[in-house]
Amino acid sequence: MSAIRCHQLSLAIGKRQLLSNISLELPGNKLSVLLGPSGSGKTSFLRVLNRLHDDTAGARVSGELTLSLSGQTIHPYHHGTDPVWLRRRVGMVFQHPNLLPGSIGHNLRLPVQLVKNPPRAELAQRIEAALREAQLWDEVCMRLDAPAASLSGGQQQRLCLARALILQPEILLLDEPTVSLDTQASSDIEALITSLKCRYTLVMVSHNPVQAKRLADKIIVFRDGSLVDS
Ligand SMILES: Nc1ncnc2c1ncn2[C@@H]1O[C@H](COP(=O)(O)OP(=O)(O)OP(=O)(O)O)[C@@H](O)[C@H]1O
Repeated sequence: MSAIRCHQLSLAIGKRQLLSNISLELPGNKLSVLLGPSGSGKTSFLRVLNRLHDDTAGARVSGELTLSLSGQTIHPYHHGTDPVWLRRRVGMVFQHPNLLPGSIGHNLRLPVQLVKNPPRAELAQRIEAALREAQLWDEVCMRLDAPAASLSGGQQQRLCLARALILQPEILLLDEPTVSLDTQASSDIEALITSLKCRYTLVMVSHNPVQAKRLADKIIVFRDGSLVDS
């Protein structure tokens, strides 16, 4: 079943056309990889999926986009769709770990507390579950109060993943999550991503065709803001 459908989806910022007439379907509970040269529109496409251009001056999205979320068909750009709700259901992990200043625990507590303020026991349970899912629990369970900045690059990226997972998304957008990592940390993240795809719909940007072939259930190729192949 398709989790993401677009028909003639376009994005312009000011006079610049970043995406032109993208029509595609991405399957649920699979990993779709977006490939293409630098500047071809891969990140722009990811950002359109959870309305991250809402605050960009001059940004205009046109065409149709529907997401299958919570058993419903959601139109992200319809007036009734709350972008905050949308971004909880469609989480994102960026190229470089973008952690909050403060402790490992703080990075996980804050997003949950912004949504609701659960009792301490529930919060602790959710933190442990997210860290286990991101395969980081064993490494950090004894030092949740340590600064997040004290983690290695690969651990920081897994903490970003845990921070996205703790909000219980259905779709996860991954923007080159291994780009800043060494070979071992990259292969740890790849294994983790593979383990997540049975529970989440994953859409990942990559520069690396070998990585895409290794991991992807579906490969989408962008060039100059258009689709080459799907
Ligand atoms: N806010 C913006 N305003 C104007 N142009 C932008 C904006 N953001 C991105 N662009 C341009 O849109 C084009 C596509 O950028 P995008 O980041 O989507 O490409 P990409 O394929 O993800 O590239 P990379 O692989 O290098 O990350 C680029 O030419 C970029 O300079």
